[in-house]
Amino acid sequence: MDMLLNPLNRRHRLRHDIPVMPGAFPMVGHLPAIVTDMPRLLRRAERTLGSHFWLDFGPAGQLMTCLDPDALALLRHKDVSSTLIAEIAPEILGGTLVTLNGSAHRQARDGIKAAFLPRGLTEAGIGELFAPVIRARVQAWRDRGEITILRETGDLMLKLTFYLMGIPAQDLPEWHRKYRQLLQLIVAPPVDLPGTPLRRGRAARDWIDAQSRQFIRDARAHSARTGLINDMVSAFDRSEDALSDDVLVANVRLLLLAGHETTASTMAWIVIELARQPELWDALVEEAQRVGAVPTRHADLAQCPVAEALFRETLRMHPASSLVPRRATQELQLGQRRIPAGTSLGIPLLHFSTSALLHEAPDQFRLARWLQRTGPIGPVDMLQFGSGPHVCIGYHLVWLELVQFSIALALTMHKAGVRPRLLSDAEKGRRYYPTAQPSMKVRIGFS
Ligand code: HEM
Repeated sequence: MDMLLNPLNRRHRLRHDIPVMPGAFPMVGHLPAIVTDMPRLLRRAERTLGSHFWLDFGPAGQLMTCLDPDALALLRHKDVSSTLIAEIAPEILGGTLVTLNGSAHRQARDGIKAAFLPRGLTEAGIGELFAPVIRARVQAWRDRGEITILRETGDLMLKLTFYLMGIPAQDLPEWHRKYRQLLQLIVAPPVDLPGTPLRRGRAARDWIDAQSRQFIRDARAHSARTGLINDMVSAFDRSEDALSDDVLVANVRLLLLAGHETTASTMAWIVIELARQPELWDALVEEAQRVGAVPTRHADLAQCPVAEALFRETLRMHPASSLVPRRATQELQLGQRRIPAGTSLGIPLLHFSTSALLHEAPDQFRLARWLQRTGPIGPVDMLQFGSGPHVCIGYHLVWLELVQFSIALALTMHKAGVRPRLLSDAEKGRRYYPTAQPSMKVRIGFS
């Protein structure tokens, strides 16, 4: 099938001397092709226009997209800001860490980052908290024998994220409902009337924020208790500059959003890859049997190199964050091009994740590239988590939960004498934006 581009828009145009990709539709621009076929769209643009071009993101406007690996350095550039993210999703991400810059960003990030480092996660007992939840879910899959994978991993990740926040089990159904309504804010038309997605989404956001405010109050009142929110609150209260609780509340909301679909998608791809590559499954089972139990602390992860390689290679082949938006605050030089101040930029992590300029045999799924490496993990190896001041706070958490998940899956299914099998086409219906994910319809059997 050809790409979803507008056949009536074929004119080649330049904007600031940089070519504009033809094929945009009125209102939605290139979004139909960006969402359903981003890798092919980027390749076509590179072939026909070169390494720098404009893509039209509909309501978010035109983003100058650059496929030269130099573009990765923009994530660390002092004259590049992330305020564009707040303009694209003001209702849901406005005021959160990911939209702040400079010292305001540093202060807000310093307040929560320690809780997400290996030590913070270990002290808060996150691995011990997650292991039984993951094991129970995987056992339920074994009993059912067949599942729709992304629906299941989405549900499991939401549960783990709520547990991480310390939400009591009896409140989970209500949080689930409010969270789904909150997500509607991403696509809600700007119609503020009773019953509209915008009105419902805002009400859900206010409900979630009010609950978070209560958690923060509780954490202060029982400061001897441990847990991630407690740790965040105490680090926040210790910081030198007084920050308002609004910053903390907005960032609790960001944590819910940032960790859910990204990790659920990666988890689903892990199962799909294990199902379609029997030798991967065999290697994982061998490791799981050797370690014998689901690891719970970061220090234990070194004993699971296959599961770690699986997490890294799956994310390299299927990066969940396909493109990060930025804005040039000053005029910039990017390769041979001058980029005027104020330009909106799109940094396509998805392209760099499988670029031949950065990886050997980029289209091949190879655990060996991780298992045989001798050097430490560098920025290019984890570019799927971004880079620079906004690099993902959840990196160590994702690493822990995906290794826990892989080992739990291998132990449970192997004990029952079954393995994962792909029951439908995993390539059909993939989405690439705003989060990249397999189709909701992909089914996995255990037999
Ligand atoms: C496979 C899973 C994940 C992927 C691929 C991923 C990817 C990313 C990327 C690319 C960024 C940088 C965004 C930018 O520069 O504009 C980011 C930022 C962030 N991520 Fe993740 N993420 C994942 C999971 C998580 C989890 C589990 C959490 C926490 C529960 C989390 C929390 C955050 C936060 C708070 C930021 C903003 C950091 C800042 O602006 O300083 N992420 N993530």
